[in-house]
Amino acid sequence: MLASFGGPDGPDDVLPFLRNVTAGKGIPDERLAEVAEHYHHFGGASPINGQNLALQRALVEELARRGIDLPVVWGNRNWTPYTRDALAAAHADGARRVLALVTSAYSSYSGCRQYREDFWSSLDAVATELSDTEHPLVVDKVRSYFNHPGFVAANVDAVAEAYARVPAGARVVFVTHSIPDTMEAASRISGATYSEQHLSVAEVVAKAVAERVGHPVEWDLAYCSRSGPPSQPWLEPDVNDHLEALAASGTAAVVIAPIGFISDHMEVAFDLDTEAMETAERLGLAAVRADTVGVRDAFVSGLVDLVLERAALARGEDVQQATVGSLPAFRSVCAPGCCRRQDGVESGVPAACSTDPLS
Ligand SMILES: CC1=C(CCC(=O)O)c2cc3nc(cc4[nH]c(cc5[nH]c(cc1n2)c(C)c5CCC(=O)O)c(CCC(=O)O)c4C)C(CCC(=O)O)=C3C
Ligand SMILES: [Fe+2]
Repeated sequence: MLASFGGPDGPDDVLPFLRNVTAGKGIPDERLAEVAEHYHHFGGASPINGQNLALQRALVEELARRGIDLPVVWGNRNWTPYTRDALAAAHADGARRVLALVTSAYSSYSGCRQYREDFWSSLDAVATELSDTEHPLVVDKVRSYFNHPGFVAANVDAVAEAYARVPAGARVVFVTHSIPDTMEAASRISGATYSEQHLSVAEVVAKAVAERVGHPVEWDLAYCSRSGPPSQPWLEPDVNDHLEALAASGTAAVVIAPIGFISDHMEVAFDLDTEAMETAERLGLAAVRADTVGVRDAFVSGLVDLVLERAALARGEDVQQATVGSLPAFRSVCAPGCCRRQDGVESGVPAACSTDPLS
């Protein structure tokens, strides 16, 4: 099951979608109105659904190419097709065990536990529908794959291609989605915080690109898409502020590399391609945005490797978990307390793929 965020398919979907995403999250109304405008700017439809369909198709093709007979369903947390419908369809098709592949490469509440909570509540919904007292399927999860060779290799190619299109001496500005400082702190339990996971990827990618171009490549990590009230600290610097600082200190060219996103969804289309590009233009900075990994062969093939790795682990086999960089492979069965929204605060909401669903 390709498990994703979901996004509106047309103007009428925008507000109900945003209400799904922000239910109980304390996002100010002004921010909601602003984000609704981002969607309406693109005709009310998010690019994310088409991209997930393309990824689903690419996974099906790669599995077929390897002679593996495995159906792939697609389910979202926040919009149709919903996870519960994907699981119900898989169940009706005879599946009793589903392996989830989340479209988020990094581990934090937003990219890990929030998906696992959705799996659990969706399993509850399928059970209710079937009048079962227990979950009629098991959902397992592929580990966070930010440090898997396939994801990293596809990012190296994308950044090297972009680097070839900017004036010499460009800096690489790696970008990811900002999260609240409290969520960052709570992500440490997986072995390294959300920002440390990105720094590890950025370091490996920058080094590989430097080898290809034959000289050192300077780089930084910046953040986009902050929401929440101004009083709440989120990871910084914001990419626009960072471009200002770089221009002020004499940088003339940048590659903006969105390593935090696996495809060109709204944060990339609006926050980077529209907003950050305008900032760069205003500052006279030459800027090129590197591709997201999308359906690049190295990425898709790496995802299938991860699926096979998880299946081998489930069979109790001794598997080599491939990684790049200094961090170890993250767990595919989460430890108690993994990736809470905030340290020390239990959600009271059970989550799948954990040794303690209620922790
Ligand atoms: C870390 C992270 C990822 C990357 C990992 C992953 O990919 O999962 C991500 C992805 C995405 N976020 C998305 C959209 C939104 N995220 C919001 C709000 C929030 N995101 C957060 C974090 C993340 N979000 C957080 C901490 C909030 C505050 C609310 C809360 O504490 O939960 C809001 C509310 C309005 C706003 O304030 O922006 C929207 C509309 C879309 C769909 C885009 C499309 O339609 O193409 C995608 C892929
Ligand atoms: Fe988000």
